[in-house]
Amino acid sequence: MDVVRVLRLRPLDVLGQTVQTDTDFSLGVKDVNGRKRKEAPSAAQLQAPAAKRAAIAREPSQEDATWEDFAAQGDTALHCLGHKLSLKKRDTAAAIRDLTLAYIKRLRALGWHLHAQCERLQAENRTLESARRAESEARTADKAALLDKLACLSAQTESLKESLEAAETASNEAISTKEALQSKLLQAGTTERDLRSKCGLLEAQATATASQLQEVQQQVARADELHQQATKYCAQLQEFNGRLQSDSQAATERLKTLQEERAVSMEEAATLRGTLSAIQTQLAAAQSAAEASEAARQRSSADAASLQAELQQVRTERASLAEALAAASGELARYREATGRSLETLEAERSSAAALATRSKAQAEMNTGLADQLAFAEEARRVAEELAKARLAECTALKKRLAAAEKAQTAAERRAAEGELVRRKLHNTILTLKGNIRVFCRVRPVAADKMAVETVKGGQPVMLFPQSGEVPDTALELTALNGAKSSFTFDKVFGPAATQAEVFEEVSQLVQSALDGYKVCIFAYGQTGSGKTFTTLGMPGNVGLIPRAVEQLFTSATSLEASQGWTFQMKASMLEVYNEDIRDLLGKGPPAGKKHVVSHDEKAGCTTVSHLETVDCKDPASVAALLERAARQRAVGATASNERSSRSHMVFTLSVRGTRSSDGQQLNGVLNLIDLAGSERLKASGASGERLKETQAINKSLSALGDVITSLGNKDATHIPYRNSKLTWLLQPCLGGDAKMLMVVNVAPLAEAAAESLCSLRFAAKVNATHIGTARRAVSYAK
Ligand SMILES: Nc1ncnc2c1ncn2[C@@H]1O[C@H](COP(=O)(O)OP(=O)(O)OP(=O)(O)O)[C@@H](O)[C@H]1O
Repeated sequence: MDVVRVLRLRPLDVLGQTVQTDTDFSLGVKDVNGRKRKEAPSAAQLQAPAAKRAAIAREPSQEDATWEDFAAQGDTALHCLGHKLSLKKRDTAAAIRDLTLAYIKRLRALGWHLHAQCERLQAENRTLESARRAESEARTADKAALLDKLACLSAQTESLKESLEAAETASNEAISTKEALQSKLLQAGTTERDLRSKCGLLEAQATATASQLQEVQQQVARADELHQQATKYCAQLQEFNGRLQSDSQAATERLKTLQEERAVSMEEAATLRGTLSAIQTQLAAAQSAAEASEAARQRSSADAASLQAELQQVRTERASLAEALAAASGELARYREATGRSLETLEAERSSAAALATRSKAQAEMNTGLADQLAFAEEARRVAEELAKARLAECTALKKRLAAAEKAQTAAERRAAEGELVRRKLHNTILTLKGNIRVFCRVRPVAADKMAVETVKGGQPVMLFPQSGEVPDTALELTALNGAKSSFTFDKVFGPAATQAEVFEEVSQLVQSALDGYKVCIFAYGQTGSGKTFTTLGMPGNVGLIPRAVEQLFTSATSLEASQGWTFQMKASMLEVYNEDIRDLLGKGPPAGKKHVVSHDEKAGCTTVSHLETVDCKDPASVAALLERAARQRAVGATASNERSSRSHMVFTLSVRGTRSSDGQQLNGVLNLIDLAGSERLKASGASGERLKETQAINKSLSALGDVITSLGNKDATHIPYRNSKLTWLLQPCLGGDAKMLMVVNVAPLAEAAAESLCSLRFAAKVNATHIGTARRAVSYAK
């Protein structure tokens, strides 16, 4: 009776990423002897509607326990991941299955939980990022608008200030002009008043002078009258004097006559003495009258002279008065003229003052307007400043929010990274559970531009890629020429359209393990022309696994050197195993008559091939140069009838030695990438002679490889037949429990290649069914 242990992990669609391919858990069947064999998928599995299966793969059902249920029981992610199944020999299969299923449920719940967390974090991250971007854009726009507004307001304020200053200057000038004019006006008013008072005085003077003049004229008239009277009097006096003189002369003559007569009269004097005395008395009276007349004449003359002098004086006075009058009149005229001019100036100044007053008023109004505008501008500036302050505060708040968002983003990223770490651990745990051998299948296109697979009789495609309900891209169905169908499930199936990058993405984690101190072996298996060399080496512009792996290792090493103080040393060697002989693809090979000998130092954990060239590699370019060198060497070894790439196994080895200075930790990883020789069967190859020998050697080494892998999966095996071929002997340390292995089985979707493809797929399925123990890192510490 067979005791059947069924261990199938449903794909943990935990993070919606490519882990599904690694999470498939193949069916392991053990018979009573404990030997494991592959169980074919059940009919129900294959017939389950694809949609339903896909739905199962995507999300948990309601019956499934959630991680919160486990967490409520005190379970933690790390505890869950680090949990080891404690299976006891006496455990029944059902118990083991229940235990395993329970653990798988926990893992699945953890996976969903992490997936949900990751999605939430990513969504949060996206929201935060978009919010941050929107805020940053809004902030930038606001800032720009504010700056524009501020610049505009500043310009306005500046122009307003300038116009205000100009207006103020103009206003000040106007005010000073006005003040000057006002003072001039005041002066002019004072002058006018002075002039008016002077005019009044002059007019009064003129009036007084005129009245004086009139008086003088009257006096002159009187004096003229007096003069005329005096002249008349003088004339009368002169007439009287003349008469007196004629009287005197007549008197003298008379005297004479009288004297004569006196004589006569003396005679008669005597007689006449009496007469004489009378006459003398008369004469004395006449003489006193004459004297009185003379005195009167003299007085009249003196009067006339004084009148004359007075007249002269009056005349002089009148002349001086006339002069004074003329001067006063001239002055008056001048004053009048000046007053007239002043009045004109006054008028002009009055009108200019009025104009200035109007201008000043307008200016004042303008000033008021400008002041209003300035006040408005000031207010606007204040508002703008307040707005700017508010915006600044908003900016600061936004910055804070941005910083918080960035912090949250960093935290989210960190959590995502932690999640990724957990996912990787989970992934590694699953790999550990599954064992360290994985199998990928790659179907090449019919031609570079033809992705459709060929069909066999009845139009049935040679290969179909059913989307399994468990994990997509893991199933392959091959239809042989006779219509027989065979189904296979691998860790990953790449269709004809899969790119080199997509294939490498699945392999990259395994490659990374070499840097972590693991021994890694990647085989490309398949019949001639199935795409092994394309997968491992690729072609210029579309490189394969080796160049991509080297690039990744160097990039990661550089990052670890920079961040964690590691130093890495990488050495590469390339050889081919042809007809069970090793040939160095980089060096000259062993001396004549000698062969390359493989030896293993189990203590040191290293393998050496005698006379093999090992090259220090500093960068991916140096490895690319090595690959070119190897390709040239391989071409030299090829002949028209013997294509070496098909007939030999090519082994590329990159040893990675890492040292951490801080604690002296050393890691010794190895990455082997092997392009195996074509796997076609001897019978099908129809080879003979040398080709038959080659084919036999290839088949021997390939079957030895299969045997080693099968033995490794057999816990009860006491011997692993490494020595059965050069290839397995060479790769011994990299095969088995300590190492991580990947086999990429290459198949061509051609109808004529269906039989060979079936063989390759069966070989790969056998490898896939093998469970190899946990890989170990080669870690040591410097003494
Ligand atoms: N995935 C692919 N996409 C495009 N072309 C491919 C792919 N796989 C293989 N080819 C092409 O198919 C041809 C055969 O491929 P390749 O030489 O890699 O096969 P092989 O298995 O290495 O053969 P051999 O055993 O003779 O070395 C080549 O021209 C290669 O470019």
